[in-house]
Amino acid sequence: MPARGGRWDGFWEQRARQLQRQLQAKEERLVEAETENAVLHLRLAQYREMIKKSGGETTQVHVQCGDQKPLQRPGPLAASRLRLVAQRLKRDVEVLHSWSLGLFRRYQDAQRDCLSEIVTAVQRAPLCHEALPPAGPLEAGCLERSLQEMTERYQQERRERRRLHNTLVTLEMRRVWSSFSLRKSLPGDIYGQSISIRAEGSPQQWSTRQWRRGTRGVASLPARSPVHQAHGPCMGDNGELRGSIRVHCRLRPVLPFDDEFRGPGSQNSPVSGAVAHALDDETILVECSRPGRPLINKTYTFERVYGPAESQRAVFEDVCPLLTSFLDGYDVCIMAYGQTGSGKSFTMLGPRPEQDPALPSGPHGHLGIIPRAAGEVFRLLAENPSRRPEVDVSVVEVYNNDICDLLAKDSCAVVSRAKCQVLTTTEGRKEVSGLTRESVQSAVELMTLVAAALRLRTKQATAVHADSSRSHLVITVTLTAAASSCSTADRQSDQSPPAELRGPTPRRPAPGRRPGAARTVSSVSPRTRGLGQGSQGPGGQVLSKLQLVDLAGSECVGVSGVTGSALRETSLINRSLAALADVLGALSEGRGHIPYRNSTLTHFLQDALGGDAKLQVIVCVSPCQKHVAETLQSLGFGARVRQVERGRPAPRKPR
Ligand SMILES: Nc1ncnc2c1ncn2[C@@H]1O[C@H](COP(=O)(O)OP(=O)(O)OP(=O)(O)O)[C@@H](O)[C@H]1O
Repeated sequence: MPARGGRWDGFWEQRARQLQRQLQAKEERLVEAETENAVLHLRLAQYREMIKKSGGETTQVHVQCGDQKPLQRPGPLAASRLRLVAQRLKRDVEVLHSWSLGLFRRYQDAQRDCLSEIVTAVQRAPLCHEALPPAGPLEAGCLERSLQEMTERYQQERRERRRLHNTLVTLEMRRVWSSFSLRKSLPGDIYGQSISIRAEGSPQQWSTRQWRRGTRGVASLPARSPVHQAHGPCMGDNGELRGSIRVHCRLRPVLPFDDEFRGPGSQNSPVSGAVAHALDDETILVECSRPGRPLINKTYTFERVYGPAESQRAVFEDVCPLLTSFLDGYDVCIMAYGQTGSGKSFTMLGPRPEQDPALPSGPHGHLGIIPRAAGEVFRLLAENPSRRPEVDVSVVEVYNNDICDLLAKDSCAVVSRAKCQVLTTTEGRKEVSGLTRESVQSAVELMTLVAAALRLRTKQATAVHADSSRSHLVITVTLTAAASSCSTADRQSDQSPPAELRGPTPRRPAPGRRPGAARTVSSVSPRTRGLGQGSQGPGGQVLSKLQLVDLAGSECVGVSGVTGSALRETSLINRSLAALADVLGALSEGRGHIPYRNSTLTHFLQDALGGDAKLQVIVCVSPCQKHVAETLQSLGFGARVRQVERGRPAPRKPR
């Protein structure tokens, strides 16, 4: 069978030519036969003529003889001669008759064969054409291009829809909260609907007298309220306004190292070996099969679900607005969570940046969130140089429950991986004492530091992942800048919450880092050091903090096959992730005590988890049956994080 594509046309042309040739040959043969037939007819006619003639001669002779004397009977010799001639003629006629009959039949058969071949060919032609790809590579190219254009337009429209939705939500929120603040008391109704307020982290209802301007709480709105309807996924079913933790989920593709496995539940899967599928932009489905039990499908919904084919760019585009908030003075934390080998480092950093520190200046399709964010932050800063921005960066790993400074160097400028402690400032913020902070002027400088730090990060090969990170990586970018009269958010998307949603009392400004100091080490006190994270610097300066976190992966020891010191690492990783889940669980339940101090990781990230930072969690999952238990655990974690209700994020107020 010829291959699909243009070769089909050649095949059928050739076949038609062949049939034409056969038909022509048969027609020629027919003409020949007809000619032979005509010759034989001629001969027959000649014989008939001869017989007639000889019959006439006989009669003539007979007549002549009859005139003279009674007709003499022909002599025995003549009679036998005539009989022989007649017999010969008869035989000739019979032979001729049967020959022309055979010839006619053969002609009929040939014609029938020919016709049936032509009919079959004509009937098969449309079927084959249906199986063909859209005619010709040119047409296929055109169709592909228009499909691509349509897809791009669809994506653009979708992004625009989301942006408009967010803007609408923010505007609705502003109206609600400004209404609160104007009345300085609990309003009886909003848009004609009743509304109640309860204290943050407590189910207790507040009375009108307890309500004060700027007090943070959770507003319960009736489900039919326009605010509820506009707010969509950020509101609970009971209409409560949630704190700003966004949870996205990324499903990585099946990769060559997953090949060895093909589980029972995967047999009907569209992707070989995959049991987790992105159903749409917001839903992920996991096929759970257990021996002897029917297959159960579990679905989870997140603000965004990325399928295996979604690009690094698509993931970054959704977190990019947070960088605008960072420049506007909000603390922001972007964190990747998931089991080992599920794609956290790929999502945050891209493929192996410590070996090839891909910088955001080039056309690198696989760059992760961190290098892209570095590029975006400096691009946004360059748009408003009058703010005299200063950016510094610190990189730490939380390894075996210790914080190691990956930028620290000893007095001889040799990398020292100094251990640090988390301390609480007098303002109640968390700070790491003695942490090295390098001043950076560009994204390239920032990423060069990150790449150097990544070379020091603890890694280990396991049965699940050949390049498994054994520590939680936290990159902190701190921005000190003059307050902008018009925030970037206002200029770009008008998504900044109103002043009424900000923290109760503006934090006291802490002195900023000495301008021009290329490398600084923070001391304990924020009063003297000025890393009053998210506080304002002198002269109306805004300090804000961007934390980029690549967590170590949870793992099942039985599957990863680790032993010895790696086993201890695994156990500490799992414990710290369990502590993280406990903290978020306590926050989601609104418990009075949040166990931040149960682990160095949660203590260190306390401001991002329970404070007023904007927190984005990206849950990374593997699609394979082998990892289904860890996948369900990670998705359950993501679902719990979505339940957390915190105060609205608070930007730092310039003084
Ligand atoms: N979306 C993706 N597309 C292509 N390859 C991916 C994707 N996600 C992950 N990978 C690849 O899968 C492998 C494991 O990913 P990665 O190192 O990011 O896992 P991890 O979750 O950080 O694991 P660990 O916690 O053990 O460090 C890498 O080789 C990475 O390049």
